[in-house]
Amino acid sequence: MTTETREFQAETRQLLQLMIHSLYSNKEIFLRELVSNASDACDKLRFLAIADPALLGGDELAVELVPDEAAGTLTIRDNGIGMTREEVIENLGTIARSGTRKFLESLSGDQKKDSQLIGQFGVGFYSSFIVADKVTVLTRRAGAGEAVRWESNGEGEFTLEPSFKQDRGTEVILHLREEERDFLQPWRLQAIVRKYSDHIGLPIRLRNEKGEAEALNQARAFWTRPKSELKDEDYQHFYEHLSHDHQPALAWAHNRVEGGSLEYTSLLYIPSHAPFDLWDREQGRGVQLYVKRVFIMDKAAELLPPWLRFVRGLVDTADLPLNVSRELLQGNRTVDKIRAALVKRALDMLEDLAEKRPEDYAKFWQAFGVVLKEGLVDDHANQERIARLCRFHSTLEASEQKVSLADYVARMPEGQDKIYYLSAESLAAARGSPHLEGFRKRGFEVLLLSDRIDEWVVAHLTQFQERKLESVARASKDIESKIETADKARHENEYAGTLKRLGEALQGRIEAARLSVRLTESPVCLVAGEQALSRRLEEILRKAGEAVPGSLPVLELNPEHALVQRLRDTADDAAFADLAELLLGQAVLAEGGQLPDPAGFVQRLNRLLLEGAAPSRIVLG
Ligand SMILES: Nc1ncnc2c1ncn2[C@@H]1O[C@H](COP(=O)(O)OP(=O)(O)OP(=O)(O)O)[C@@H](O)[C@H]1O
Repeated sequence: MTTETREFQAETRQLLQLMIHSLYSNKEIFLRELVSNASDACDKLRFLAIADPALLGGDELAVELVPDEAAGTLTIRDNGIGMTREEVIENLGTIARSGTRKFLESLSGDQKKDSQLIGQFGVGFYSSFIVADKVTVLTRRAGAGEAVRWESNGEGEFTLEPSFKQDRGTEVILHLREEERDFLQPWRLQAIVRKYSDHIGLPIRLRNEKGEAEALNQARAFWTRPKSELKDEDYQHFYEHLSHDHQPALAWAHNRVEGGSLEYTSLLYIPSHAPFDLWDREQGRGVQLYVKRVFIMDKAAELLPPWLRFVRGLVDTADLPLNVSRELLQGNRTVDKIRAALVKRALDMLEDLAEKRPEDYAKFWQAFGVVLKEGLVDDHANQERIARLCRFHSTLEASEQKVSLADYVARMPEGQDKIYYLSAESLAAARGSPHLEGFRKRGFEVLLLSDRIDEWVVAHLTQFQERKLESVARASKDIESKIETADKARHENEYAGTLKRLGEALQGRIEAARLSVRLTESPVCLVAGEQALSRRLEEILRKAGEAVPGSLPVLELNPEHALVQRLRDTADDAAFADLAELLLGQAVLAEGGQLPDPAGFVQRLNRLLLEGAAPSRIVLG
């Protein structure tokens, strides 16, 4: 027989070092990881056996723990799918699993937290080395004749050799370190299995020296148990098993639907924090799908829309065939009905959380709010419910996103009939925007939007509770009538000539110049024409490489500002043009924009500064 020695891939080696030397505070988790792998292997076999029943034979699928006091070994044995030689190499050795690096990057140095990360990133098997100084894996793939034996002391190399195994499946033999022999005690094993693995749907047994087997768990699929029997901590344990997330879920919903046109059980969870790939809309999402208790697939994307991709959980239905494939899920009417029902359940769950536990809801919003907002754009039928769940910054609440549209509407003062918002590059830019001045003065709250998705949100969500949403950065007769001042007529008279000159001086760069009612402190601002795209949306589209029609902005002047008055009183055309350029430039800068000619702007600014400092002594040139 040929024994081959191979090296672990570098990152795997690093990980092993870490396991062995630092993760000793929570050693027992190795058993949870290995039992979970064994149970997954049985699920996989059960699934393959749908198409090829011969694979399963007559055996009952089960996991067994076999302590051997004399040899000092603990064996975790399953009659699941097993592995081929290639699979052994790929899964237990040389190839960097994408999770490994991310795991290493996420380590905090805090042992307790770090040990909780194991499993979340798919590094479960290696946790064997926390308690073992040598691990032997003997495995035979279902349907294959030959078995493989893998062995390592976790130090840098592993060996592989062909072997014999009577039955299909995998045995992981842990040669326990001297000081870890405690894990051979039946009571200890039983306690750990009860703690972490009780919800696993297949039997986990302890086989003693005399060959007798004792059941350690309930062996009933968790979600088939009646709600009344399940405690919060049971749900949390199951969540951990299902999601590999070791932080508790924020909320869950467990429902059974029977007797109607559909028959299914669903168990949905809201996690408390975002996974690293949340931003990717295409990344595997969705819940697990079971058909009559048989595991069919993970991440069945068809069962939840992309804007609910943070939801974890499962659906078990009797209404789909066992051999259903991903392709068959698409456009399937049963699936569509289940998805619509799950969306409702998820919204119910979020509404309940928002109402009863606002602090937890705030955590949810912080982690997943931007994703949920995609629903406003994607799902017209549920738009009103989703809008109710949204939380925003506003001029009254600028530190945290916690203003709901309902709160906003409820405190609208007399005379306000629209929901005002300002959309900007960043929260800081929104907060400091000159556009807000007049609204602040009038006591009108303005929502401050700075997430990228927000421009699409306001393009789709045009009203809430019959109040229109309106941008404060847009020319609007309505806004003018709301915040206009008593001096309007006088100002229009005084500035008629200035506005005309300004339009000429800045020709081709602004659509028009006009007096502003929204400014009280700043001299100028830019607004979008009444019919144009919003200025920020134009910017986003341009950056994305879209051809944008390119409408010109309207320059608004604050007639009460000294610089604007100075402009009005400047007779000299060249000086007027200089000042006009400066005002346009600062309006662009104030909204976080970029100047086409920054050097020219600086020169003009310097001229003006020097002129202001000592007008009589400086000769401008
Ligand atoms: N008992 C087993 N039977 C068959 N395959 C196994 C068994 N244990 C592990 N494997 C294979 O080895 C792979 C790596 O296992 P490991 O525990 O390191 O990560 P994982 O199970 O993929 O991730 P996680 O621990 O997050 O579930 C598994 O995905 C599986 O393909």
